[in-house]
Amino acid sequence: MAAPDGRVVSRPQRLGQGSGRGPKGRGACLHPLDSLEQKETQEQTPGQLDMLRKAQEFFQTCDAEGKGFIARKDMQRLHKELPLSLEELEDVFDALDADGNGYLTPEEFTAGFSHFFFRQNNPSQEDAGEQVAQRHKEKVYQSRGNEDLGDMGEDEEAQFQMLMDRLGAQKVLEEKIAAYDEEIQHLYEEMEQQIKSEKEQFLLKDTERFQARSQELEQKLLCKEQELEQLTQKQKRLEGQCTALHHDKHETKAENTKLKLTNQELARELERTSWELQDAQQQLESLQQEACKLHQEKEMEVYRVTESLQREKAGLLKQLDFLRERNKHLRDERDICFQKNKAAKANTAASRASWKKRSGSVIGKYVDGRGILRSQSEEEEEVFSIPRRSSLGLSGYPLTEEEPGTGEPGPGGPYPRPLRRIISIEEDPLPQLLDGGFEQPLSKCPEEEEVSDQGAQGQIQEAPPLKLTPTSPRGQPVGKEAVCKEESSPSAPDRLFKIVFVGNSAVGKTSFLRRFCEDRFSPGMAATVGIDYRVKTVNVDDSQVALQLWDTAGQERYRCITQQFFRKADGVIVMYDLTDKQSFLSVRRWLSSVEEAVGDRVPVLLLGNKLDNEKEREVPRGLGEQLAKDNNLIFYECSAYSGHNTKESLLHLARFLKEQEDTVREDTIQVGHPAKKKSCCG
Ligand SMILES: Nc1nc2c(ncn2[C@@H]2O[C@H](COP(=O)(O)OP(=O)(O)OP(=O)(O)O)[C@@H](O)[C@H]2O)c(=O)[nH]1
Ligand SMILES: [Ca+2]
Ligand SMILES: [Mg+2]
Repeated sequence: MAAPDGRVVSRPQRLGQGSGRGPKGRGACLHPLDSLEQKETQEQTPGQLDMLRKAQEFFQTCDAEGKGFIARKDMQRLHKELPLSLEELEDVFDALDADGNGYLTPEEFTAGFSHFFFRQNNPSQEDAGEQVAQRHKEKVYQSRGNEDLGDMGEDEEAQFQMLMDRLGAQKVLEEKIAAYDEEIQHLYEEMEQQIKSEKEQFLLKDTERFQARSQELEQKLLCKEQELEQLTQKQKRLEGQCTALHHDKHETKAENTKLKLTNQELARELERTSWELQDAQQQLESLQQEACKLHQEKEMEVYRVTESLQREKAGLLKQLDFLRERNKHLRDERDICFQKNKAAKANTAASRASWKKRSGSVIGKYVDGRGILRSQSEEEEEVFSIPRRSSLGLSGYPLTEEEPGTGEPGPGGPYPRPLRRIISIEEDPLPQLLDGGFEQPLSKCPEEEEVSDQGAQGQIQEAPPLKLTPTSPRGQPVGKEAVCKEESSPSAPDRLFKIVFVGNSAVGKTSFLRRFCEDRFSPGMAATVGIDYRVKTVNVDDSQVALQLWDTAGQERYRCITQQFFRKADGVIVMYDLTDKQSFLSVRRWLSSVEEAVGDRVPVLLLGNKLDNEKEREVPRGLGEQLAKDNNLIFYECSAYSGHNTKESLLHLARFLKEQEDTVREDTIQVGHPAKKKSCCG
């Protein structure tokens, strides 16, 4: 390769370029170089080496195509460059082609050169190519003079140079070298240019990259700055909020303190109020208990009063019986007197006149001019013109009782009219008894002794028939029916309920009560006049309940009296006769008059009586049930005649009343929970 200074060092690669193309191939090409090196290391002198190198360079000049060998043609091409004719060149070629195969290998070339060169130095060492060299010498060197040849031994290089010059190769070589140099220069320049441009490009790229990077960084910086700005604003805002919150906190703290104080105050107040409330509750409780006690006391008083009344009634009945007895006695006396007078009348007219003067007896005013006793019934007829016979109950003693069916006045004598009065459910019937102490044992009252003996048995204490049976041949006086003794019940009743009995006339109210109280049925009862009552103690769930049963008159004219009794009633019984459609139709009217008086606060028991008389039934059971359901009533079908459902129905009502009262009591104890009316038919 040519160094920048223009010196040709070596071109070994050129030797290999023609591998495979020459007759000996690659091995033939490399061999000269190897041998050259071997020679260099073995015996070659520097001058010889230099010459070899130059020979090689010359070889390469000839082998322009780099085939690794020189053909005859290649040699002929040198004709233009070398000052040799074609023939001369042919001769040189032939001389060098030692094996005569038409190709000059580098070895042959170099060897030929060496031979030529060294033969000149040592003429004794002539070989087979001597002729060729000789010819060549003659033709080439003869023209240059013999003096030049003598110098070769002294300076090999100079000799070679001379040879080359003679051959004209020097010029070619120089030209080649110059061309190489130029080429190299050119390459250098190109390279430099390239390096420069690359450098520039690199710089440009670098600058661009740098610029892009810096722009990017600037962008980022801007972003960061904006972010920072935002953050700063945010911080400012937060600081502001913080300040506000701080301020708020202070305010809240102050408020909190105030609220705490208020809270404490309120707590104290609450405590005080709760204490007051507790006090009030205690007071209320005690008041309620007191009220309850008062209520019970009142009830018991009412019961006692009723009881006393009953006793009085019993006493009066006894008096009545006594009076009847006396009356009978008087009648007997009168009869005797009459008989006597009759006998005397037959004897003397004067004695007849004397009888007329004795007629003004105690019961005289009840005897009419014809000597017939005027019955109370007759008086009633005058007042009310009732078709049915009447009994008075407590509303008065009947002045007479008709014999059933006869319609004639009974033998019972006239009774004192002052006994006749109507007792209100509200009035105090016997204040004198209360004043005088009704606690007085009944045994002290001779007429009541037997009454007090009556004992009650079982759940419902039945009143056995009075020992002091009425003397009236017309059966029991109505007043007596009301005597239903509960005095000697095992324990005093816990509570008392007033029950008012209503319904059309003749539905069987009185009969029902009689069945209930006495377990008896008397056909052909007299219609009730005004009002009557009975007291019966029944056992309801282990407590004694006294029932004050008010028997009202169903007849239209007593309605106004009946109405007054509803107000104090705890319960009402509405009765219809299931064999009488009209009595059922009147039930609604009875219900509305009850509601008119007391609203819906009292429970009502609806009774369909005369169930025993199924043949004549006019009111189907379903109708009664429906009516009861519609009006929230307790409903029973019963029979005073057979006693069916008499006790059951009244016990149902009594239990209901008791439970209702219990609920009311419980509710009143629990403040703020008003009592509700219970459903009856549940
Ligand atoms: N078959 C039958 N007859 C009865 C029954 N209950 C009452 N009676 C008869 O019906 C009639 C009227 O009976 P009372 O008990 O006087 O009727 P009341 O409802 O009291 O009538 P007033 O007092 O006028 O309102 C009497 O003749 C009784 O014998 C019963 O259950 N069955
Ligand atoms: Ca050859
Ligand atoms: Mg009656």
